[in-house]
Amino acid sequence: MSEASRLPFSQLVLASGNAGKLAELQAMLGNEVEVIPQSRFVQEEVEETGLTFVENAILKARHAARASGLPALADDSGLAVDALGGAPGIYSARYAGGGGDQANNAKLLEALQDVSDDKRGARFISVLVLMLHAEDPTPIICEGAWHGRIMQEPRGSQGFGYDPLFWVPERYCASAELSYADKNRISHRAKAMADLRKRLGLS
Ligand SMILES: O=c1nc[nH]c2c1ncn2[C@H]1C[C@H](O)[C@@H](COP(=O)(O)OP(=O)(O)OP(=O)(O)O)O1
Ligand SMILES: [Mg+2]
Repeated sequence: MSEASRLPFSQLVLASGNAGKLAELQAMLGNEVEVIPQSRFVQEEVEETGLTFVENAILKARHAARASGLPALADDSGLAVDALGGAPGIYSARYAGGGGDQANNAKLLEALQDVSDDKRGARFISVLVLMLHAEDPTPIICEGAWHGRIMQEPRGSQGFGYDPLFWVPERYCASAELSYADKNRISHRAKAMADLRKRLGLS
């Protein structure tokens, strides 16, 4: 019996408008299920009004499930920096007020300009939420964290978001210097996905 046939669905909508995330999630799930980006059903993104990653991931998954009539998987993620009391956290995508990844990275470097290397600890968080339909009262919620450090300047060109500033101690390089496959083995998102696969009986 193939692994895919153990899932209670054969198609899954990815509730994200972030191309980097979509590619990573597709790579992690593509063998098990047909993965469809939510843009095929809806252009508007839901407002992320939650105060936690969990709440925002549920809002996103519900929105995509409602628009598509299919099960939906959402990721709400972000960077929590020790020296900033966990900021930008759930506000990571909006840190520089909607100016995108480059503006966010520039603002982060500025916020940490007087902070020494030993105090630049940070972690990426990913919360994955799977909802079988928009009214699903028992969403599956999985979380992964990835510990590292914020560098003094950007390095690398892979990945997205804060990857150029995130030092990966287990590889001795920036996250944006990792191969795509390697990031997908060790990242916060990979850890959350490993948990989800277990919960779904996939591994
Ligand atoms: O692996 C990662 N490598 C680098 N940066 C990352 C990563 N994972 C999350 N991040 C950053 C990007 C963004 O600043 C925020 C996520 O915000 P978040 O709202 O979850 O995603 P998003 O708005 O980009 O797309 P969407 O909400 O449609 O899924 O954290
Ligand atoms: Mg977002």
